[in-house]
Amino acid sequence: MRCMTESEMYEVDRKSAEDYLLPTTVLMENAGRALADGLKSKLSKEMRICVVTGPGNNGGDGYVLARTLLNEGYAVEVLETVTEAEMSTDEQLYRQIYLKYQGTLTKVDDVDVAAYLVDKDIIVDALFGIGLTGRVRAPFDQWIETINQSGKCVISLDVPSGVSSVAADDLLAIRANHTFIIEAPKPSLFIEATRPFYGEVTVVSIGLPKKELLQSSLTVWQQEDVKQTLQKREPFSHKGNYVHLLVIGGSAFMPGSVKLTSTGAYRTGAGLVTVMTSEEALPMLANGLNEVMYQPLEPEALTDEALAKYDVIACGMGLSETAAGRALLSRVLETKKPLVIDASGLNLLSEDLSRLERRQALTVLTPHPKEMARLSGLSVAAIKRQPFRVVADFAKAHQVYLVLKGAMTLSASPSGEININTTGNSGLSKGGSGDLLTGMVASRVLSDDTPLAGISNAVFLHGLAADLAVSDRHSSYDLTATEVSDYLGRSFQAVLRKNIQASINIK
Ligand SMILES: NC(=O)C1=CN([C@@H]2O[C@H](COP(=O)(O)OP(=O)(O)OC[C@H]3O[C@@H](n4cnc5c(N)ncnc54)[C@H](O)[C@@H]3O)[C@@H](O)[C@H]2O)[C@H](O)CC1
Ligand SMILES: [K+]
Repeated sequence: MRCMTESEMYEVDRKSAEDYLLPTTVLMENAGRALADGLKSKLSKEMRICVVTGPGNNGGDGYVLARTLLNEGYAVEVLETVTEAEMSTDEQLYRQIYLKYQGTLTKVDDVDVAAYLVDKDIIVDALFGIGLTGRVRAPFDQWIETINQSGKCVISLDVPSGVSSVAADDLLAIRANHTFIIEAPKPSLFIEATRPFYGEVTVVSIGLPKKELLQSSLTVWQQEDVKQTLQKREPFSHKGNYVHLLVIGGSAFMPGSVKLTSTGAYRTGAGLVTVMTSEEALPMLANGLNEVMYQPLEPEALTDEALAKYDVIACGMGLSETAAGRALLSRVLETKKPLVIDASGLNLLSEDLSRLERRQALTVLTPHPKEMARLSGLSVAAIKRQPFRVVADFAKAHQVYLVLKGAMTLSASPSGEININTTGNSGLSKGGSGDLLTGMVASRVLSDDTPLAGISNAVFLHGLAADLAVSDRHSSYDLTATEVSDYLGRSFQAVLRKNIQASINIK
């Protein structure tokens, strides 16, 4: 499923009208009716429904929805916040049609809005859609506050009014119980500050041309995408058909990190895993990691000749941030091998990013927001405010694949394409889960349809393993990364055998 920015959505609208000859009023009729159909699952004929309309086409959707429900015998009325003259042209038309159907209209200026809402069961928010710019201005802000304080069930159309295109730290928006989204979710659904306003979500189609929707560079990566892009394992294959991964990292005090990375790699389909680690870490590792081969940690051993047998290097987990670690990372960056860098490797890399420009092979960086802050020079708050832009800009500027880890992990390609992940839970917010993911990413990045698909598959399966663990015998409190790795088998089974996601699974 695609995610679309507000401007991309307006572009599809424009093309639908100009190239496909679809009148905008038809789209609004489709939108209002699709939204009404979706909403009906929440309604009964006994409920009193109030649709609050604003000045734009979101309000127009509200009039179509109100008329559709009225015509089917629901107890619905409209509360309007602007005069007819202040409404968009299409909204005016549907307001008139609503009146022809003998719909009831109340103007905000004629009532005490809080008192008016007291006997309503459902409030439908059609105040603002994707056309809002900046913070909601007076007098609309007071009605948003009144609706939020009403304690009623609030359903938003397209987006909760107030979240669109707004800097997250200055937010006044409808807190919806449920949002019915038109055609494609917008980025605000996946941003920490705006996600809570949406409540539950359902995406409805209004008949926009699919071909145009597919032009968006943002994709919500789902089960069917994993199924379609995952490399097939052939019956006559042998370990040489799958990647040989070299894991470089682990120090005396952090031996477990490379253990998790290696396990993640094997459990995600790697053919062979070799670990290059410090001698002090070796005894702790060899115990219990039967499938892995070992090499001493020596930068001089990293010649192109010696590395020829490896397909991918994963570097940085548990690596000491000392002169030795620094020398090692520099050498690894100079190799011509595809490379996944995580943890301490990212901190050392931040000291001189120009080394990325000199790389001659694919590079994947897997930072969490704090590591991303070091890499980009931005604050964590600035990254969280506009994660899509930060990720796309960095991936393009440095020509890397970038995985910004979080509740909604974003994976970007060097061309700025972004896949959004929606699996996973707070049980992953613990030491070790990143190490596990790095091995998984390294194991898939060269194997699936495209590097971005491989990376996104690893992120999806990692989160799904955590979700399955929590729905089985764990909770997000007790779950450890080792247990997440134990659930990777179930995660693959679920993806390959069952249809686990009919729509989108958004926390
Ligand atoms: N393809 C689609 O997705 C379709 C969506 N539809 C619906 O149309 C809205 C977008 O409509 P638009 O008229 O462009 O914008 P809004 O309804 O959000 O209203 C804009 C309106 O608000 C005023 N305004 C802007 N910023 C502020 C502010 N900070 N404070 C107060 N007022 C503000 C501005 O002047 C405008 O008058 C979309 O979300 C869908 O619901 C179509 O129905 C079908 C196609
Ligand atoms: K709305």
